[in-house]
Amino acid sequence: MIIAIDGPAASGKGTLGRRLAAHFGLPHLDTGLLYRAVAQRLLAAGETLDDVAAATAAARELDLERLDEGALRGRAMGEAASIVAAMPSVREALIALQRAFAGQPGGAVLDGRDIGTVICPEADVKLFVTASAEERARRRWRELVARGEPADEAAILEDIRRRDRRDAERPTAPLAVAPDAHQLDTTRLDADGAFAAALGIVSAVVASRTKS
Ligand SMILES: Nc1ncnc2c1ncn2[C@@H]1O[C@H](COP(=O)(O)OP(=O)(O)OP(=O)(O)O)[C@@H](O)[C@H]1O
Ligand SMILES: Nc1ccn([C@@H]2O[C@H](COP(=O)(O)O)[C@@H](O)[C@H]2O)c(=O)n1
Repeated sequence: MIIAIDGPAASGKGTLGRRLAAHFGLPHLDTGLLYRAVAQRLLAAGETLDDVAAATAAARELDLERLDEGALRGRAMGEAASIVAAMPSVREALIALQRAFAGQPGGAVLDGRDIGTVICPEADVKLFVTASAEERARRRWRELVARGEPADEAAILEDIRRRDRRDAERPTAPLAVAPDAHQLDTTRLDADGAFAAALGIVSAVVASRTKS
């Protein structure tokens, strides 16, 4: 079974992806890490984020086994990732890797912005997870504070709005709801409530397939 989860920044895609993957015994890929890793490689090599050739070369060299999630998290890398993610050749270079992950025997859970629309249009279940921008900023602020990092909620909200705009307005693989996606607004749900709602959707799809 392939579960595709898309949605805007800090909507809880990764949290749901991890929990659904654990529940169904599937591997999980947070595809945002790929774009973050491309941006990190560019910056580490002293390149600028608008260098399409260098970004594409970095994307072609990515190795899923060598992604260091700890080093890729953080506000600055999210912003940088959204710049390289708007480059069609970078996206193209990352398609095969994501599809190979999704094609593992038994399936997988992938979360990102274009999983249900571009990477796995044939996914068994598609979730589009949202929450208000204010709630998402609050969640990210809480996360940073819990990690002992300095955080300004207003600046985080501004970042989130800018990143959402860039992701939704780019011409290639923009953040968009697939026509057959189930939308889940988690603004008023805690993490357990969001997981229960998502599990309900996935379980209903699985049950309907088993019957037919
Ligand atoms: N329903 C929820 N209620 C409250 N907090 C939540 C909920 N879901 C996730 N969180 C928390 O919100 C933060 C963002 O969640 P998460 O990292 O899963 O979002 P994301 O959509 O994967 O983010 P990104 O776009 O950066 O990859 C995390 O600190 C997570 O623990
Ligand atoms: N499938 C995807 C996943 C991510 N992006 C871009 O990467 C940025 C960082 O992603 P996070 O999920 O880690 O926040 C994001 O803002 C997108 O620009 C993407 O384009 N497609």
